[in-house]
Amino acid sequence: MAAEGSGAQDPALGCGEPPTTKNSGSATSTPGEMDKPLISRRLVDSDGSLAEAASGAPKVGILGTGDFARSLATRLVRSGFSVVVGSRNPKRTAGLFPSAAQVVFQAEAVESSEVIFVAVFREHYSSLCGLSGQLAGKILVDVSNPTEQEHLQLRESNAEYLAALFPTCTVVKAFNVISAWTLQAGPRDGNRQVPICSDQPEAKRVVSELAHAMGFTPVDVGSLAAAWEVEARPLHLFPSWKVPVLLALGLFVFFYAYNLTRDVLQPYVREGKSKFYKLPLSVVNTSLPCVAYVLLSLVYLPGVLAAALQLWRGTKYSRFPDWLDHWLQHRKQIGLLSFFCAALHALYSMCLPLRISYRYDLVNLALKQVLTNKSHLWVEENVWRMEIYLSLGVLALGTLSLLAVTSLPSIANSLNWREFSFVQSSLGFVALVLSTLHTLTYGWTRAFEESRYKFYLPPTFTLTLLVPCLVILAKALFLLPCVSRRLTRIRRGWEKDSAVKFTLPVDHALGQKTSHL
Ligand SMILES: Cc1cc2nc3c(=O)[nH]c(=O)nc-3n(C[C@H](O)[C@H](O)[C@H](O)COP(=O)(O)OP(=O)(O)OC[C@H]3O[C@@H](n4cnc5c(N)ncnc54)[C@H](O)[C@@H]3O)c2cc1C
Ligand SMILES: NC(=O)C1=CN([C@@H]2O[C@H](COP(=O)(O)OP(=O)(O)OC[C@H]3O[C@@H](n4cnc5c(N)ncnc54)[C@H](OP(=O)(O)O)[C@@H]3O)[C@@H](O)[C@H]2O)C=CC1
Ligand code: HEM
Ligand SMILES: [Cu+2]
Ligand SMILES: [Fe+3]
Repeated sequence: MAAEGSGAQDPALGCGEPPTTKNSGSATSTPGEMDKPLISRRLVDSDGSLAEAASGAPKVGILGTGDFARSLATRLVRSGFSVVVGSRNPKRTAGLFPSAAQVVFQAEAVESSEVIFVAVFREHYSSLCGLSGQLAGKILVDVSNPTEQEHLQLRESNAEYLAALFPTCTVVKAFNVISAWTLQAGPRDGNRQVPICSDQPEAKRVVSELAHAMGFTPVDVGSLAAAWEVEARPLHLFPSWKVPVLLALGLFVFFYAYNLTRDVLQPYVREGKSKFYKLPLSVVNTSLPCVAYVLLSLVYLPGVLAAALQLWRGTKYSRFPDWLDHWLQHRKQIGLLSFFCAALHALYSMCLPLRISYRYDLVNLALKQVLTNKSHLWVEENVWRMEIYLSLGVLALGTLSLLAVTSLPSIANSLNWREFSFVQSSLGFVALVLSTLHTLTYGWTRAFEESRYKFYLPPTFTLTLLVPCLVILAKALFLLPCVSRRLTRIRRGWEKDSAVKFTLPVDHALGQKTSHL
């Protein structure tokens, strides 16, 4: 396939194209076509069936007859367009499409429409090269999604590859974020966003109107160079949650293994007692609260580290190390996971007295009392301890719920910045203190009883107390007037050694200390 010396065409990349009268490179669209309204009369009959497309309806072409093409055709027909589908074998595939859509050979479909969706996988793009003559000057919509591997290996987006194959067409990247299923069902509300990019503003406008007519919200994301990023979007699975979720899982595995060793394996090995029934509920409910509690302290630890770093450096104008920056940005996710674990812990705790094993224990204890002729079992200290730690737990969870609720965008938007940071920063810290008191009162003096050290392992709650107590102590330290005054000044832009910022390296050593305050 030899290129015919037309200026913008790259013979190494393009399909090679028979000479046409149209300009290559620039998108050429007949003005008459563009002036037509894109949305035309209703094509859905009152009984919901699809009517024959009116002959004047704007025509949209689709190459490919797969799942995506089928759903797209259905949605387009329902939105009032006349659809021509191009197949390599129209006879075989025509039955799969709504009757209002025409299914013809590829060349014929391409001939009659100005906008053509390419619903074909990337590896088959080159098989469309035979159509490049008829496609010249038309708008090609690339809807494809690469696999994660392709995306990383190829570096060049599918849309740019298509544009290189068909230099005489205008390529628009769109709809790749919409699944065939969503297309078929139709967007439930007008919020479904479709990022659209292209080097040609006019083509972008046409495709945006199409998206709009189909009930989606088009979002202009720039030139075709943005296609790589647009193609990356459907590949991510909750990107900002990955590290926090792994952190929570890691903590859970650690605490579960720790509690398993202490509460189940130790009695089995030492006394031959089988306590494996504890695995599904009891051990989970000693692990979950520890995860919730440690995660909560990890939400407030980076703020403390940041403040310490600023105090030590004496300026706020140097960047935090990457790990701290990343940590600060993931506090919301870590906090919400903490809330999730705490809520589960509360529910599990409600279930503790529902267990049959608990009732057996009660009955056995009662029987023992009868046999030993004891009456009125009541340990005042235990009663108080439990009343207090449960109440503190409920208060802690209640405070955390406030944080969780204000993290919903609709609620966050109704608060001003000060209100939001009061809830997040101050109430969040109160929740941390309440959780600490809950854990301390639950633990009581048991940290100091030798019998609680199974396999020399200290009780779980003593482990979990380490980081949170450190955070609380550090926060208290920052409240000391001398420290807090200095921190406030630094946050207002004061620097310990302001000469660093304004003088050349030669003068650096001579820089005198000046205060801006
Ligand atoms: C359930 C839940 C939901 C959450 N949802 C969100 C959310 O939606 N969005 C979100 O961003 N985070 C959220 N978080 C995370 C967390 O609540 C916030 O990041 C919170 O602002 C952190 O508070 P901080 O005081 O540690 O940090 P910052 O407010 O960033 O402060 C950092 C440090 O600077 C100090 N400091 C701050 N301002 C000053 C000042 N003016 N003068 C002197 N010292 C100062 C603080 O004492 C602290 O030591 C959530 C957490 C939980 C548990
Ligand atoms: N399915 C989905 O949910 C989504 C799909 N997409 C994208 O849409 C495109 C199509 O996906 P999908 O419909 O699922 O895929 P399918 O495999 O179901 O369909 C691909 C179609 O391509 C046509 N085709 C044209 N030339 C060739 C060729 N040389 N070899 C093989 N097939 C060819 C075939 O139609 P015929 O035989 O009639 O010519 C075939 O039906 C892909 O790029 C995909 O990334 C994007 C978002 C979501
Ligand atoms: C309605 C709210 C809550 C209730 C009813 C509750 C109840 C309980 C109960 C019954 C225990 C003892 C578990 C056992 O016997 O094994 C416990 C322990 C604990 N709870 Fe809570 N709690 C609540 C909220 C919280 C919150 C918000 C946190 C922290 C974020 C928390 C952290 C802990 C910790 C760390 C332990 C010690 C676990 C151990 O080492 O065994 N709890 N809680
Ligand atoms: Cu991260
Ligand atoms: Fe990240």
